[in-house]
Amino acid sequence: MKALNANISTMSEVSRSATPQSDSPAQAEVTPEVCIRIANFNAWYGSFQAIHNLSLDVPRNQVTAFIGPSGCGKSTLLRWINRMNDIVPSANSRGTLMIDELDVLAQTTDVVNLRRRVGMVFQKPNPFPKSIYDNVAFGPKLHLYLSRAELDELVEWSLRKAAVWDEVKDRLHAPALGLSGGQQQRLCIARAIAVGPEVLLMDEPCSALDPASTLAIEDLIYELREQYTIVMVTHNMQQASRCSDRTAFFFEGKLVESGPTQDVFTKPQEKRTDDYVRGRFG
Ligand SMILES: Nc1ncnc2c1ncn2[C@@H]1O[C@H](COP(=O)(O)OP(=O)(O)OP(=O)(O)O)[C@@H](O)[C@H]1O
Repeated sequence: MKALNANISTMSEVSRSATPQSDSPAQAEVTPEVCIRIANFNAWYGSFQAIHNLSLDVPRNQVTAFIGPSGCGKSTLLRWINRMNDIVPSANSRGTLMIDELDVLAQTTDVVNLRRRVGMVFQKPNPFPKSIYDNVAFGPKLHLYLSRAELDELVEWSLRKAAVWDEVKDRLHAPALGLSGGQQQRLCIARAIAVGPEVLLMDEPCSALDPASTLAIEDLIYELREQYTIVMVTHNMQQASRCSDRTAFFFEGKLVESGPTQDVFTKPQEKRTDDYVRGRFG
């Protein structure tokens, strides 16, 4: 537990010095440290090419939003970052996809270890049919050798981090499926961070939630970026502008442009981006 938290705080300190804190000219020149490097990346389902020669650097400890019309390849790219597409028999890819020094696509990459480093939160909250406590303890029990007291501490730490502790602390052994949708999604975030990932992938994490729960998750996403690199797929332009630092706009399997969210929304370089963020299509 201590080692886990020590790693997390070290990562956070490294990133704070690397991440621009304002738009002032002096600080705007600081180049954020790259966490995920994607270069000349192509992906297929059978003979259908879903992603074409895509290159993108995802900075550490920032929220990067993937936006674009339905079918443009956002989820496909997201799911290659932790090799979720391995379970799709027709899925194939070629190119470079690195998380720090780890070659994600290499045959020799240990996928279990990769998924520990790269957690995922899905569109619909998907807690296990177990207790709240057991949902969060599940991953640590598999990956970490902790005493009962350490496990209790980690479960509490994760639930606090995911901003759901106060709501569940008196019913930790109640079924997770008895929670509201918004609470379930925060529980899923707690479950994802309990194993100490560096990266969190979120595939439309608020699309099944009511407006109040959506705002709670957006606040949480914005806070979590201090410790995690977050990549989020969203169809909600307001959400992208509210809680992402950078935005990448995809169209028909290609990256049209990416940059600071404010720039992509207020002074996009490409007409297609402008049309999309203004709701003219998609
Ligand atoms: N398992 C699959 N088998 C075959 N084709 C697929 C599969 N998953 C996705 N595709 C196709 O790949 C393309 C990209 O899909 P993807 O889900 O990545 O798009 P998306 O931008 O995330 O869309 P949405 O916003 O609707 O979720 C689409 O044409 C889709 O039909």
